[in-house]
Amino acid sequence: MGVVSIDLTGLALGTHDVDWPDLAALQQPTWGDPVALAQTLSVLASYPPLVFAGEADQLRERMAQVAAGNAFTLQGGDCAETLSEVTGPNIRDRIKTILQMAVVLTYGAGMPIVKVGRMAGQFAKPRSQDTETRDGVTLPAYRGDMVNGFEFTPEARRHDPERLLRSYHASSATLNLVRGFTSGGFADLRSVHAWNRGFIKGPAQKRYEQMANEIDRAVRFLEASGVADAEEMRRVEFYSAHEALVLDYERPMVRRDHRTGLLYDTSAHLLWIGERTRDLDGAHLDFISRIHNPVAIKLGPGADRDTVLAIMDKVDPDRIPGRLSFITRMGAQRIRDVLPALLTSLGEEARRVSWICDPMHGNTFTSPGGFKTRRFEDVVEEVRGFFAAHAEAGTHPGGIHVELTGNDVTECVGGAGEINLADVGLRYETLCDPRLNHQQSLELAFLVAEMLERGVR
Ligand SMILES: O=C[C@H](O)[C@H](O)COP(=O)(O)O
Ligand SMILES: C=C(OP(=O)(O)O)C(=O)O
Ligand SMILES: [Mn+2]
Repeated sequence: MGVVSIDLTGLALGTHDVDWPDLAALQQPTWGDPVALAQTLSVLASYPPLVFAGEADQLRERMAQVAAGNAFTLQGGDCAETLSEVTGPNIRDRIKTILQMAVVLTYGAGMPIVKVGRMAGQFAKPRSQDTETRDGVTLPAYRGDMVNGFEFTPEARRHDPERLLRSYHASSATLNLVRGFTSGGFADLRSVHAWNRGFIKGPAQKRYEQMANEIDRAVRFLEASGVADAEEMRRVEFYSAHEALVLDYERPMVRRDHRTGLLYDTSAHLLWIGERTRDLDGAHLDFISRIHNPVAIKLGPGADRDTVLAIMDKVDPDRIPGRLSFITRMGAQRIRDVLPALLTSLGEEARRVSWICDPMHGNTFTSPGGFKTRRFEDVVEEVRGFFAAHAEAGTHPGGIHVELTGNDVTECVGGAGEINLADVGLRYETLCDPRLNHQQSLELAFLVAEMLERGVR
């Protein structure tokens, strides 16, 4: 499809026309009406970019520090954002959770933390099954609010291209508030205590309060000494990311950067390709290899050396620092067997990318009550296995990528809140995968900070 784009800024983004090759694209919607689709795509292509190419470049520089072992990235957010949950309190509490986790990690590890939200575009899901059957009725599976509705009716489950535009607007509203929070004083390091307000007071929150007291004292000392830069403390860098899954959303958002002539997907700073759509000759890897954002590829336990090298050659042939990350999601049971061997087999090549641990997607199971869930202890065990694997291979454990919410849901089992299997249904709000709640997220941050500080063998 040719991309019609308008030079809206006069500065950075201009017109171009990309002929996307006709390659197999897995997990795509089947929109019914080609005329409605064509209209939608051209509207999307005419909209302003959601991010500026220069911001994506800055994230690439930050990720280069991650790859070099000088920084750590924290990536988190919903499995599936939904249009109805794009509200001020939800966004605020997710941001607060990520800021709190980042402070815990920075303080514990003494390393810059590159903060990335799985948000402002995470509206589409790959599914294992095309359909869902309930009480003998079979309908198309829910594929995320960008594609269809969760309600189990033929009308809701129809793939509707209008949803592409609604997802754009919801992403725009989300990013707007995130930018407000992160540059308008809300994320000021002198507000560490305020980020903890409004959450239940479990053990992790209490531990956080103590740490916030220490940070307060340190900040007051720096201010009194005249060495703290008040402006620097006021703002934090925060980036957006989502899975580049629905190509009818991502392609129209591609614009050419006038500064360099290069293409960027302006729907997010960082885009990743999931485990199910990373086939070497498919449309998704082709897409991601053409854009200049920092990108990531998920790797399950079956990924071997040749596949990883082929992905590197296709997506990052020039080995540009910060360009490519691999997000491993091996499962707590497999990671210690699989990851050290993979890293070692890659030799020096393993040092040219960042390695990020997704301890969620290899550890999902169904509870007796029929809820998709995960055990907090498996999540922690996978992160431990990740650190141990990198210690063994002599590579840098570069970050974690987690599904979380600031809300006090009961979707994952365990943690200090002692959510047990029978409790999972009490407050189960995700429309796809189970997320860590606020307490579990903070608890994980404290454990990872210790791993960063002391190492894991
Ligand atoms: O987030 C990802 C899910 O694991 C993926 O969409 C698959 O889920 P399913 O097995 O319920 O379809
Ligand atoms: C679908 C996801 O992950 P994966 O591609 O690793 O299964 C996800 O991140 O929600
Ligand atoms: Mn998920």
